[in-house]
Order: sequence, then structure tokens, then C-alpha cells
Amino acid sequence: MGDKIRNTAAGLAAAAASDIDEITGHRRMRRTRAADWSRRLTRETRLSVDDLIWPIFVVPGSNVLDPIEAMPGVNRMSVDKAVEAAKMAADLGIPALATFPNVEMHRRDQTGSHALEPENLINETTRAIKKAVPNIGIITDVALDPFTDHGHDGILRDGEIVNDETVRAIAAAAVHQADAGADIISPSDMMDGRIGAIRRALDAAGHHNVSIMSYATKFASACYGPYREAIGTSGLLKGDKRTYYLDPSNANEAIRDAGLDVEEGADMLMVKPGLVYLDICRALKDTFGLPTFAYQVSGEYSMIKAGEAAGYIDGERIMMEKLLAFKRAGCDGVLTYFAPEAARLIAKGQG
Ligand SMILES: NCC(=O)CCC(=O)O
Repeated sequence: MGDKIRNTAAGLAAAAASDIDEITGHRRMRRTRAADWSRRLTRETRLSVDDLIWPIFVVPGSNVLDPIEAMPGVNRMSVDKAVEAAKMAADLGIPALATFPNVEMHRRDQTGSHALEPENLINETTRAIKKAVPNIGIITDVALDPFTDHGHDGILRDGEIVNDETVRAIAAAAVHQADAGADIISPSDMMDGRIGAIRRALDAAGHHNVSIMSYATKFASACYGPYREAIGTSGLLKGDKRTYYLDPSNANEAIRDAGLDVEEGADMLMVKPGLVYLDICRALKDTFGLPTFAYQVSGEYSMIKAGEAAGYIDGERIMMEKLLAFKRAGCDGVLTYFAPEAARLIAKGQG
């Protein structure tokens, strides 16, 4: 009787297996997923510390670590603290920092003129970090928004952000940034023709080896709110940036715009924000083949931190999964406020 049941059960199991084999044709996707060793062996995409760029915020003063309320765990730092942060980042193996200044309100004006001062905060930061930590890459943002009293990325005249005058200003600011030691100039303003103008200005000043990472496709996104608190522009901005940032609906236009940057001499491209625009990451990589980066922006950071603080999500796992998604979408690296956290996890083998 027992044998009979066993035979019947074995027979049913064999019949079921052969049914499934008939359906799958013996192709079993789960074989390689079955064990940790084979999952590791067949992994297609990996996140490494070499993929991380850490954006940091600098303020005037010394010994300042000023928490940014909307970005838990992120501080505005005075230059001395930024130097300490750069040392820590270098020790973690992070290849590069991207620096963003929050200057005093009395230095902001209609044209962002303080951006053109050789001794301004962003250039002071570059000089100090390059002196103390020469082997970390410095990427400087060359938009005017931290320096304008209206929070726009360009010069405002009669209600319009004027393109060509802005381009001339940021090309001049880029030369000062390169003079201070910036390795990569990263224009985030989305004015037309800025990449070519910056390239010509850098070359004329002898900075042939300074690269340009274009914020090639920067979308008019709702994800920048916490950043505006971080650099002190949220209370200043009148209107919005839709006359110069890309419309979130437009992928073809984004690719055409990035193509102009490539023609004008961009060395690297960036997509911003990141996660909502993974299709653009893939398209830029496949179309141009340049080193391509995603900026996981402040809102993307803060949403993970808020979800974690509320107990709704596992923040660490989501952070790593999202960073990996940029790599899978074709990016060579990610600008992320999580860089130190992610680097520590990767070092522990949890990446
Ligand atoms: N030009 C740099 C940014 O606009 C960053 C935006 C963000 O992190 O939200």
C-alpha cells in the first residue's frame, strides 16, 4: 500500500515535471539563481566605489557643519570641514567630489557677478581641497544660481533669462574654476551653446586638460526642492525654470540637446534627475557612447531618507538597488549624496 502511494506520488511528480519541461523546453532560468555562488558568478552589473561622485555643500566660515533639514544626514560645510570630508572620501576610495556653494545673500545679485570672482567660495574650496587631497577629482558646477538674487541659472533681464550674456559669464567663471584647480567643469544651466563657449575659453586659457561634464539633459523636475534649501535659493526663486530646462515629456528633444553638447566638445554627459529618467540614461549611452553619469538629486535622496525614517522601507537596500539601476541603465557612474554610505557598504561586501 505504502509503495503504491509512493509510486503514485512519484509518478505524479514525474508527470508534472515532464509537463513543465514540455512547456519550458528544459530551459530553467532558476538554475543559476539557486545558490549565492552562482548568483555572484552570473551577475551582470556591479556597483563599485569607482562609480561614485559625492556632491557636497560649502558655506563661508570655519568649523561649520550645518545640517540641511530637508536632507537628513547631509551638512553644509565650511571649507576646513570640506577638506576633512575630501580626505574621508579619498580614504573610502571615492574618485571625485562635486562642490556646490551657499554664499551670503549680500553676494548675490541680478547677474550672479560673484561667480566671476576668482576668490569666491567655490574656488576657495577647490584650492583648499586640491592642496590637502591632491588625488581626488574636483567637479565644479558653473551655473549662476548660487550667485543670483533671483535663484535662476542665468542673467535675468526684463523677465527673461538671457542666453548669450549668460553663456559669456559662465565661460569666464569656468576659467576661474579651472585656474583654481578644478578637474572637470560641469555647466548645469542649460543655456544654448555653453559647452562650445566653455571649451574655447578653457583652451584659450591653457586648460586643455580640464574636462567638461555637461548637465546635458537637465529636466524641469520637482525633485530639486531640498537642494534649493541647501544652497539657499528656495525663498528667492520667482517663477520656474521651464524656459531653459527640458520638459519631462521630451526624450527626443533631450537626445538632440545632448547631441549638440557632444558636437560642441563635451567629454562626459549627465542625466538629471536620475531615476525618473533611466530611459534617457540608456538612450544617451547607446547613442553617443560617451562616459555617462546620472545625478541622483536631492529629492531622490530625501524620499529614501523619509521612507526609511517612517519605517516604510529598508533604506539601505533601496539605496543600493537604485544606485545599481543607474549602472544597469548604461551609466558609468552616479552623483549621489549617498556616496560615503554606499562606499562603506561596498567595502563591507554588501554592495
Ligand atoms: N546644479 C546642481 C543641482 O541642481 C542639484 C539638484 C539636486 O540635488 O536636487
